[in-house]
Amino acid sequence: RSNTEEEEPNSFKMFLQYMTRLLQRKDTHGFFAFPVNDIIAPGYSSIIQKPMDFSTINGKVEDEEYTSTNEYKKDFVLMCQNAMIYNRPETIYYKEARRLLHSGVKQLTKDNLLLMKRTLN
Ligand SMILES: COc1ccc(OC)c(-c2cc(C(C)=O)n3cccnc23)c1
Repeated sequence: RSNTEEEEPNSFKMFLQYMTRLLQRKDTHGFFAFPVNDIIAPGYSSIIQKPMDFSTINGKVEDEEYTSTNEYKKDFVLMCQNAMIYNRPETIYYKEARRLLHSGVKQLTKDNLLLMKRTLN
């Protein structure tokens, strides 16, 4: 690592925090901000094996559980895909998930990541 862990957060962590802020801004209704529960979504926990949401992603960034952008990207895609599995296509949740997925994956493409990394360093 270039800087010691104690003094400053490492640049990869800062990069992921920045990416998450950009992605989370797209979730204008906040439908992906916190875990979905069985009260608002009946039967959710028996249909979705691996739930994911932005608060969980932020927690994993904080605890440095992501060692690559690919691992991070997988959780983002999982979060969107869960919503497209549980919710019917005509629902706002499905539509928001599809929109979030398409714009988020574009943002997480290799060249954009490289660009982002360069501008952050
Ligand atoms: C209507 O207000 C809210 C508030 C928070 C939500 O999830 C954190 C949701 C929500 C988010 C979802 C998802 C993401 O599938 N969902 C599915 C069915 C019913 N509600 C939801 C809705």
